[in-house]
Amino acid sequence: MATPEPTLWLHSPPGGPPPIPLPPAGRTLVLGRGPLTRVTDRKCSRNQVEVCLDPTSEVVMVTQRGVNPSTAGSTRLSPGSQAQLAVGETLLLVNGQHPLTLLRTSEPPQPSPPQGAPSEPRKKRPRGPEGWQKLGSLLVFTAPGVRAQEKVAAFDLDGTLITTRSGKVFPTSPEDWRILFPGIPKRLQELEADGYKLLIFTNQMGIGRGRLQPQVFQSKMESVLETLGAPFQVLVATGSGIYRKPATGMWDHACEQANEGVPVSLADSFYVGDAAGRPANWAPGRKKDFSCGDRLFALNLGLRFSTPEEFFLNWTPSRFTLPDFDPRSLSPTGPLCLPPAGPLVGPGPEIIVAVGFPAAGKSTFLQEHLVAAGYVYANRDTLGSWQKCVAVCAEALKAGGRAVVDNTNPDPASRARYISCAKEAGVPCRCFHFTASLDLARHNNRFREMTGSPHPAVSDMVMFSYRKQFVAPSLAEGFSQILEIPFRPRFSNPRHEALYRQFSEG
Ligand SMILES: Nc1ncnc2c1ncn2[C@@H]1O[C@H](COP(=O)(O)OP(=O)(O)OP(=O)(O)O)[C@@H](O)[C@H]1O
Repeated sequence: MATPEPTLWLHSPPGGPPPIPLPPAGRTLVLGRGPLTRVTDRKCSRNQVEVCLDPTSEVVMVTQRGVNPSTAGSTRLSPGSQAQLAVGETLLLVNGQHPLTLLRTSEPPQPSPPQGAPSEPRKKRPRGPEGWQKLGSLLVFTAPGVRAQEKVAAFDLDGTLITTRSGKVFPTSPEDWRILFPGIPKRLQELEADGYKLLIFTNQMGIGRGRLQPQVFQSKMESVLETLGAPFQVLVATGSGIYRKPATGMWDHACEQANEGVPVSLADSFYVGDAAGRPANWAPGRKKDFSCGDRLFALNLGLRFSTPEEFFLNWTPSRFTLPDFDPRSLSPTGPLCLPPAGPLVGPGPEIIVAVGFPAAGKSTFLQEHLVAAGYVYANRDTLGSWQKCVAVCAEALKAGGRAVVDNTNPDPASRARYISCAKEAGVPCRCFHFTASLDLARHNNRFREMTGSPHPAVSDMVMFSYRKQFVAPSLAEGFSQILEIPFRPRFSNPRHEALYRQFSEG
């Protein structure tokens, strides 16, 4: 017998309605208060959200129609707004409640027993496996005895629960650790007894870079947990994508995939970490925090945050500073270029040379404004060399067209090749200078990586080398005009905007 085609289902935790199948692509499913969802909450409209599988992109879009907020995955919606819902993600129908998780199966997922059913005990969504699980660049450890809870007590590991025995910044061996403060195990055990789920979120880039054997880290982690004497679930980001704090992928996984379908209350949960942006001498003789990553992780999530000293020793909150670059404050409004009169598209044949950091937004802008207007596109990453870029430009001019060169072109030497090419053809050469700062470009680079772009991530070394080589373009080089292009954030997808507006670097 042929296996039935996999179908998408919205699956609710135990006590909820039977699984709800999504209609075929292009057809809209209306969800809200009513028998289908068994939601009786008056805050939930009868037409709270519309869910539709896009026939071309195969993406499930959720549109909020009700007044009170729905949440698709990690995106909080507002009336009329939309977000994607990926397989494995949860739609919270209203006010963070009434979860429905999108699953793809060929059989309907097992329906949950009705609430209060007398014959069967209340079953939760199957518990995840105990022990270690590897999910791409995420490692998850679930200790025996970990239970799903609505409130979460979450901790960073190094510098928060443990420190080095040697007193060095980095451990000198797998045994080089001790519990940071003597009272920590007792406090954790009390939290567990008080109904908190205990979580650790730790960045361990060394694993992804091959400097730390996963097995060595795992066995150290298990020894630490044994000493702490409380059941923890541990999430480990071994690489640099969406899971690396301050990005919130580990939290999303813990709440949406690893809590047996029980929704987590942000308001009743908290996070403790030592990367808190405290300046030198925040307490007598204390060094400046190496980063602000833990505080930003909590800030991105809207979680209460404390440092280990504040939480375990009751010290008064210390001073701190957030990074200068704040993705929440980038303005989407303003002129496309400076001077505003441009023009972006020239009146006749020409070459336009881009200048700007990697990930400054050059390709996005040039594709939208110039390539769409008929400019031939030359890019070293795709063509392989600057000589080929020059050849593509010369060819375009020969055919009476115009060309745009999308490279970083940091110095006069890299730009001169195109200026001479234009001169030889007797046409002007203009420069578009993308003025995004180093911090903004690094943020875009992280964003590009987190949104699964095929563009390879750019290393910090490449970013710094651009900064070192950079010489501001000038008319004296032979340009007929230099336009500045300020970065204006724009999004077609609210989910991307929510991700973009989060701090991505500690
Ligand atoms: N106006 C914008 N608003 C929001 N995000 C943007 C905008 N422009 C670019 N981005 C995002 O920033 C990232 C980098 O953009 P893009 O690839 O266009 O930069 P680039 O300067 O061409 O990079 P490279 O030189 O490395 O090729 C991408 O993820 C892109 O989606």
